[in-house]
Amino acid sequence: MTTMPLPVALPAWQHLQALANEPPVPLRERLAEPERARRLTWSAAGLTLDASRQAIGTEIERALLDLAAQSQIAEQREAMFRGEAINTTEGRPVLHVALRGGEAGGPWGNAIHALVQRELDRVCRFAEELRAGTVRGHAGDAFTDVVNIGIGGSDLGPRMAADALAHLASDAVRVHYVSNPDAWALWSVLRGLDAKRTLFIVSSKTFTTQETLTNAASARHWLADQGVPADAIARHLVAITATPAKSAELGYDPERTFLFWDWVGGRYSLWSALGLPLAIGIGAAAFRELLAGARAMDGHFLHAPLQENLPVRLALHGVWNRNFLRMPTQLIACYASRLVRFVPFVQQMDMESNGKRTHLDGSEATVDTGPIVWGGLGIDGQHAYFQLVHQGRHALPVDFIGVLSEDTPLPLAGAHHAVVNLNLRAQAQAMALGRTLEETEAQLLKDGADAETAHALAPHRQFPGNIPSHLLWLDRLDPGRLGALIALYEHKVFCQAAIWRINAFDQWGVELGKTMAKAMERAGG
Ligand SMILES: O=P(O)(O)OC[C@H]1O[C@](O)(CO)[C@@H](O)[C@@H]1O
Repeated sequence: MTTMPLPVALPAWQHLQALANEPPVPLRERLAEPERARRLTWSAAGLTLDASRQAIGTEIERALLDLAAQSQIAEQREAMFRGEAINTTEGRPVLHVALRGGEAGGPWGNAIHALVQRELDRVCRFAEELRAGTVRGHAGDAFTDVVNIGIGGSDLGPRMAADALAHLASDAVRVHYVSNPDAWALWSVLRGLDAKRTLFIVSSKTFTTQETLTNAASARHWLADQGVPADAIARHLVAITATPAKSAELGYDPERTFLFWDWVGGRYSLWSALGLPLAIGIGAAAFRELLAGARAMDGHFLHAPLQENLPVRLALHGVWNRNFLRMPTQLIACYASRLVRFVPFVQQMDMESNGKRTHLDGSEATVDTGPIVWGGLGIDGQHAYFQLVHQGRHALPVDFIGVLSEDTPLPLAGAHHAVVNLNLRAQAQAMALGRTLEETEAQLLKDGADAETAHALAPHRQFPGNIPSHLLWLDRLDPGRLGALIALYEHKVFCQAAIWRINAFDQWGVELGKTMAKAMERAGG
């Protein structure tokens, strides 16, 4: 498949280019099409995607599906699930999908299944023992605090999921996350903790990451400083890594070392032992539900026809917006406050995967690749950067993510929920429809402005509209739906890389800065 033609050579790409050169149909017109919402809404694994506000009609849709077929998305997907070395620059398979639990018999084979199950069972057992207070510190105290030290993919996934599932968090054990090597980041967590009752998890695929090793060394000094005897420090440490020889060299007990493998990319590693801090926080059963939700999305991705395949549709609409409507960013607006860290997580997953400028065959990219992913909580965004979205001069698409049910035990939770989801719907509609100059002037007159004022103000208060969006609804914000949501974005990123003919699974772009920092350190700073 590395010999496949580049995207611009595909007939569907050229067809899409021709369609993009035609005068655009306003979203107002499109939204007036009968049955449009029904035709462009699909559900899977507790998630519903409403794509009716995308700037697509049936011809564009057909051409996008042709592009999916001509790009051999299905074949590339199967190659990934079979464990072929699709990460060609590192000569590795990409098998985070094998980590989602389930029965033997997956396309990656039973040997991998057995390896994964063994480690998953170890992780779950350890998490439960720690929660039950049977894993103890050197002086026999149950642990009350766990500090995960890791950065990038060794931090963002479990931290994001811990927030999203905060309603399940243990009262007995608090889990903290420290990524930044600035001293304050670690100190601001440690200053409230009792060393006798604190366990550090050092999460690093490579165990060479300077930031993580700096924090880990500092944590060990803190333990010693707080009176933990030198020969007992290892009882307060856990390592999670794909390079156990390195962690062992640094004194981490192999019994307290949890493994993942080089065929799991850091930003795709939440499903592996790297999920231990999350499993401690929410419990092993909920962690397994998260895996099951991702597995349900994998099944959908593998078997649903491309036309109604959620990851494929998200990817195709993204390609239309990025490559043909020339929109360089992707805004994600989450309307459930527990999804507060979802955007930073997707930002790494998408931008570190698809922020590439070289095709698989080594030639320079001939098409725009991964977008700039940004955003945050939608309601807060409305009072901050949505001004630019509505009236600024950047054309950009939006993914609105909402939750259909509310289970917060607050007397007025239902009223909160209504406000939140009403705003989500109103924003999507306002962005799609906009408001013309004439409508604005008429509205101002209706509101009592005199003719001169209405005429003067209307240009400032009109909205161009035609901002394409997805509405993505989770039935509930529970571990299963969260797992499905994450897997959906993972597979979307995969499909886009498949179309752009780039490798989503290396990250050479982060190397040069690291090398230079090391060289500067050697040269004395
Ligand atoms: O888990 P590690 O090896 O410490 O790496 C942390 C992060 O650093 C990166 O390599 C980027 O520098 C990410 O890909 C990774 O998630």
